[in-house]
Parts: sequence; structure tokens; C-alpha cells
Amino acid sequence: MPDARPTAMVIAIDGPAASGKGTLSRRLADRLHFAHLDTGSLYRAVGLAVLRAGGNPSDAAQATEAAYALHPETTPLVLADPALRADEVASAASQVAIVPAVREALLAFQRDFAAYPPGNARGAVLDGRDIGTIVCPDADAKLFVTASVEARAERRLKELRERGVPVIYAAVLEDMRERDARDSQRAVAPLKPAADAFLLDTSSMNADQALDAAISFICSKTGLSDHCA
Ligand SMILES: Nc1ncnc2c1ncn2[C@@H]1O[C@H](COP(=O)(O)OP(=O)(O)OP(=O)(O)O)[C@@H](O)[C@H]1O
Ligand SMILES: Nc1ccn([C@@H]2O[C@H](COP(=O)(O)O)[C@@H](O)[C@H]2O)c(=O)n1
Repeated sequence: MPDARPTAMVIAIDGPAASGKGTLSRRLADRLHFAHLDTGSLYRAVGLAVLRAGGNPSDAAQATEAAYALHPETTPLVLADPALRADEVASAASQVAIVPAVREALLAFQRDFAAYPPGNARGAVLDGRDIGTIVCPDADAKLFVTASVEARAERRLKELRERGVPVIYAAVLEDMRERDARDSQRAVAPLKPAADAFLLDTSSMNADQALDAAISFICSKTGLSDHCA
């Protein structure tokens, strides 16, 4: 029997590491009562699985096997693993993300989430690198969240130090530049704004200002009126 639910509204949020897209997406989903999927966690889960097996995230066969081992029923549990937030896992994620078969393996889960958001939500916010371009090209509203690489490195430094991780600014900045280059220069689904994305530079905005700007764009673009004021 076909699903009788009305078509879910989809908000696509893309941007580089530590631009604030995750924070923004979570707050948007709360405000609009939408479901939220941090698609970076899927790539992190694949990278972490390869690392835990003692493998090499740059090895396409190992990465592909780990991606196909993720099953929709167990994925929510896998995505809750705090180990996903480690820096070496972020780096492994960006290595497995280069492999086209890994991206293909993760596509159906993301599209299903957008089409049938869990909890019967009337919409979904997905954040990542290729949501507006590849995963949900027909999204109702698309945002590309950026900030200068220095601002992003400062934010990540603060976050890591608050978690008690001993890091120095230069290393975080270098890591960020490396990940930006790998994400934006890969052949398949590179990090880039969709042609119809709203560009939101948060370099000199706090999280509240970024949320206000995003809400104002989404409401004017989609005609949503509740939760917009
Ligand atoms: N507008 C903002 N101003 C200052 N700090 C912010 C802002 N938005 C988010 N942050 C902080 O910056 C850090 C990175 O934000 P967040 O995790 O949302 O980025 P992200 O783009 O999802 O990163 P990643 O892709 O690496 O997961 C967090 O510590 C967050 O609290
Ligand atoms: N749609 C996406 C999301 C993420 N990636 C890759 O995963 C890495 C980790 O993502 P975070 O958002 O958690 O930082 C990221 O550097 C990308 O390489 C992706 O390719 N597509």
C-alpha cells in the first residue's frame, strides 16, 4: 500500500567543517519540529568502522565494505556513538567519502530519511556537503553555510578544548585546510553550493544571528508561516 503521508518538506544545509551547519540544522529542526539528519555522521561511521577493523580509510574496497555493512535498522544506534566525534575519525570520514561506491551505499538511507522523516515529522533538515546538489536536489530550501577558515579553526579549537582535548591552533587550522581541500576537490559530489542555495557567511555572526537569518530565508522561500516569527 502506498504511503499516505503528505510530501515532507526538505531543508538542505551544506557547508565546510565547523561552519556551524550542524548547530544551525539542529536548532532549525527544533524550531520547525522537523527531523534532523547529520549526514557527516554516516561518513564518520564508515571511517570509524574501518579504523576499528585496523584498516586503511583510503582503501576503496575496505571503505565500501564498511559502508554496505551499515543497515537502516541499526544505523541510528551507530550514529549515537560518541567516538564518531574524534578528529582522526573526521579525517577518516573525508577519506572514505572520496570513494564513489561509499557515497552510493549511503544515498538511499539519506533520501529515505528526507522522504519519510522519523517520528512522523512533517519535514526534515539534512546537513552535509552534497545535500542540495546530489542527495536532495529538489529540496524546498537550500542553504550553504560558510565562515572564514580562521573563524572555523577558532571555533573547533574552542570546542575541542572544552572537551578537554589538548590541541594547538596551528594544527587545527592545518587540519581544517586539508579537509576543505579533500572535500572540495574530490571528483564525485564535491563540497560546493547548489546554484539555488542561499549563502550564509557566519564569520561574524553568533549562532542566534545565523538562526534568524536562516529562518527568515526559509520562511520567505517556502511560505512556511508557523514557527517563523
Ligand atoms: N555562528 C557561530 N558562531 C560561533 N560559534 C559557532 C557558531 N555556530 C556554531 N558554532 C560553534 O562552532 C563549532 C562548530 O559548529 P558545528 O559543529 O555546528 O559545525 P559543523 O559545520 O556542523 O562542523 P562539522 O562539519 O565539522 O561537523 C561548535 O563548537 C559550535 O558550537
Ligand atoms: N554529505 C556529506 C557529509 C559528510 N561528508 C564527509 O564526511 C566528513 C565528516 O563530515 P562532518 O560534517 O561530520 O564534518 C566530511 O569532511 C566529508 O568528507 C561528505 O562527503 N558528504
